[in-house]
Amino acid sequence: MESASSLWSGVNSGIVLSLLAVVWTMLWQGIQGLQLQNLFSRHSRRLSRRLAATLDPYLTVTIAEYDGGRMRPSDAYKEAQAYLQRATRGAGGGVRHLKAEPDRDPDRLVLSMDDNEEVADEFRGAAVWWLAYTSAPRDDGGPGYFWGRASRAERRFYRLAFLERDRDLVLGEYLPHVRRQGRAVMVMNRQRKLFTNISGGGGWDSDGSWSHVVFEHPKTFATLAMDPAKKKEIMDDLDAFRGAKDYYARVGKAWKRGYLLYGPPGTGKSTMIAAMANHLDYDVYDIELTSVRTNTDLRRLFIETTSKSIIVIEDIDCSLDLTGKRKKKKKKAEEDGDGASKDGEKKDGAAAAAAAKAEEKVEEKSTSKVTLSGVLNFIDGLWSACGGERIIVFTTNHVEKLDPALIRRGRMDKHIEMSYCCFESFRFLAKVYLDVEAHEMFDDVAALLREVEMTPADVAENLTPKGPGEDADTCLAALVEALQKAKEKAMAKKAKEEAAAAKKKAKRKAKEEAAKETGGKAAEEAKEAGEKAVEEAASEADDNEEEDDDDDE
Ligand SMILES: Nc1ncnc2c1ncn2[C@@H]1O[C@H](COP(=O)(O)OP(=O)(O)OP(=O)(O)O)[C@@H](O)[C@H]1O
Ligand SMILES: [Mg+2]
Repeated sequence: MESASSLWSGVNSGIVLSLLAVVWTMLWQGIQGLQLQNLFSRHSRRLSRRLAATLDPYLTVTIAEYDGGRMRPSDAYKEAQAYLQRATRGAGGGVRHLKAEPDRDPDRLVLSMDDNEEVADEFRGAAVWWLAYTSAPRDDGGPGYFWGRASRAERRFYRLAFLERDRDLVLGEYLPHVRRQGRAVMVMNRQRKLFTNISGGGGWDSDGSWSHVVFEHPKTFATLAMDPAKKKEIMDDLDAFRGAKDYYARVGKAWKRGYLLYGPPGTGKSTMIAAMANHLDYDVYDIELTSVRTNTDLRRLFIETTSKSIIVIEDIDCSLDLTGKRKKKKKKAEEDGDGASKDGEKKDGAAAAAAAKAEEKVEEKSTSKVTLSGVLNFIDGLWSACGGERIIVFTTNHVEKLDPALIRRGRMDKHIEMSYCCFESFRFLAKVYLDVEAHEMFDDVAALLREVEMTPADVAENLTPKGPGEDADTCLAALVEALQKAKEKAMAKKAKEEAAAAKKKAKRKAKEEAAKETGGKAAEEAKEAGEKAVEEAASEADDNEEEDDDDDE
């Protein structure tokens, strides 16, 4: 038989349960009402979620910016971030604290929720809540710490909360929907970026990583002067690379291609990189090798690059002591007192500029421990395959100085020489800069360009109107004058060189003659001495003979 107390407790629990059911129904309706009518503020929504959670437990999914041991931001995080940018549009989706980044449209900003902000979303009748938060950097010295950003920087997360009863809908359909939508937003908002591994402070980057600005270089192949056939070949090569994902997979090669651009300063190597990036619509990662401390840092930088990008190392010969062998060579060249300055007139300016560049970097270089093998690994080691769809470009003024291992095909697949301005390039520049296709001065320019070498940079500078009174006539006249001056300078230098050579020759001849003369005199003296000796010997012999005759007698 049940005791009174147990009966009472049974009645009690029945009442409590009924009450709870009523309260729950009221609360739930209230919560739904609150959400539907969106009457309450962010705080009331948070409260309603917490109340709902006590009665119908909610589940959470956390998306970390760097998950597990990964070295790159997770795609899911970036997609969620982009999706939430959309969710915070308009009035900010009820979010009070927003982060703003520049938009494609210069008048607008892309808004996203700030840390510790919460935004509610709704998917086919299911209510979900997103929370953004950051955790302090982990300084545990573990492998993650060694590898980079993931542990050394603040760790950012999104947490998605939803009711247990919506579990299948959220996990099976809502999250894939978020990723798809996020990707679409990313494509829509995409601004190409120019990354650098140099921090704003100018020293070692704080976390040895990339910082970026929006890539806005206006140069395209349409405004790049070079041999049209060569230009077409490069553009076709780039197009073929972009569409060759399956080919690279089929032949088992990493989806990357190396370009070596070489030529004197001012022939358009950097300009070509900008044109390539604009043609392919890729980001650019400009690596300043002298700011990379070790091979490990170089590898990490590489891993943090994204696909659809051009990775650039400018002036590779100045940035790196490629081998011990090269170092010795350089030293020997210095000892011998020779070098680029011996290269004659046409390379004079180029050599001086390149030497200045090299000198600038000498100080920094001594602090960098990046080696040739580090760079080779970076280009085609195991890690180079991660990410895919990347172009690596090296530029140099002195291709002959580079270690053959660095530029062999497979590493630098395409070698492109950027050269002095020919008449075709000049005509192209005249059209671009002055909108002139034919002019009476073209013949003069053509004749002069056959005799002197001028870089496209110098030609372009002369063709740029400097003031309101300047037009095609004045610019072309300025170019002809500059070419004539260059020609005179070249002729003066040639005459000087010829005079020096003639002087040297005359000196050598005089020396030879002097030597001959000295040799001849010595021979004569020797001859005379010889003759004298013979005479003396003969007279002695005669004396002896006479003496013998006397004795016989
Ligand atoms: N082939 C070209 N077509 C059009 N403009 C050019 C060309 N080459 C050079 N220029 C112009 O000259 C300037 C300098 O060129 P750029 O910086 O590309 O030379 P570079 O070869 O990279 O020189 P360096 O070896 O010193 O880095 C650019 O501003 C560009 O506008
Ligand atoms: Mg350059």
